[in-house]
Amino acid sequence: MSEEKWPGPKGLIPVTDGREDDANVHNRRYLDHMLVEMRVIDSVKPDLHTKIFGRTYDTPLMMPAFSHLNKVGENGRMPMEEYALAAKQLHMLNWVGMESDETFARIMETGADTVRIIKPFADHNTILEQIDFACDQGAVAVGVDIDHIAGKDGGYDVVDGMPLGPVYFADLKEYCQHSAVPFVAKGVLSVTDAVKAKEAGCAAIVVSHHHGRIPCGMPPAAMLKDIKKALAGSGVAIFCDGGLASGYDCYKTLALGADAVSLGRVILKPLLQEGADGVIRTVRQLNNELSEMMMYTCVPDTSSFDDSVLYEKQL
Ligand SMILES: Cc1cc2nc3c(=O)[nH]c(=O)nc-3n(C[C@H](O)[C@H](O)[C@H](O)COP(=O)(O)O)c2cc1C
Repeated sequence: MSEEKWPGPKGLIPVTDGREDDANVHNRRYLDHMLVEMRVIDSVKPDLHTKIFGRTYDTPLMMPAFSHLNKVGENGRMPMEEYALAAKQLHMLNWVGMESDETFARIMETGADTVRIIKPFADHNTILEQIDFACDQGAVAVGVDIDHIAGKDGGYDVVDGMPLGPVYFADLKEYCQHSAVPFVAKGVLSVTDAVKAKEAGCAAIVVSHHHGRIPCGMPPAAMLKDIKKALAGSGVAIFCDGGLASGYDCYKTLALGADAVSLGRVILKPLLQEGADGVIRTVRQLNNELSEMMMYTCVPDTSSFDDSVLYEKQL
């Protein structure tokens, strides 16, 4: 696999090594093996507007929860502010990952509707404080990336000197009750966790393995059908990410059951090279590809996806 798709300096930005235990490899393979039948009679140019957390956005594509992109560009802005500006201009939902309250406040100043994802810190007070800060700043939703627990040494991970820890069901329940805005469990890759997140009171889950944190992980999109069935009628929104590199990948993930999808490394290179302009160009391209595929399959709007158009090619 070419590094072109997963750009960035090794160490800072995860780069797939192409080994069989790298979940990114299986993810790519799964998406590539999903083929689509054609339904063009009665098809029209689709409407991409999508309701997320009760607000209507121009697309079901969302910005990623990125972190650690702190290098300020010549214009004085950090990459996380740049893609927030792109989100605002494209009228799409913005997400951010681990960052200080100060950085989060700067991102909110862009005016982009933003979801804050907080690390599963061992110190739960930090989580509660960051939830409160996000709510005060006007975040649309908050959440925890529950899949970032294990480190490579077999213990709890430590990020920027901050120890991470377990997220028990009772913790998740507390965060949901504590938050003044909808709470999201990011990093669900099983029906078991999806049901626990629902029972804890989460308003949404992100079906994801966080760019392949878990070795040998199932492709997130492959888990969607079962998770959707398990959460049917609950009102819990199901989002998904994982190696979406084109609007066609986004289409397949939406057809498989995601209510909206998160972009990730597909915007990293244009973001780091060109800032907001590069992100805007990339997202427009992805929206066009999504729209094209919806036209080929007679899907008039984002609430009308149908997985019966998909066929899994023999692996
Ligand atoms: C540089 C970088 C930083 C990230 N930081 C976070 C983070 O702080 N919190 C989080 O939940 N996910 C974080 N992620 C994971 C993304 O939100 C997303 O789940 C992941 O990249 C999967 O999408 P992709 O395969 O399309 O890249 C980060 C990803 C990258 C590439």
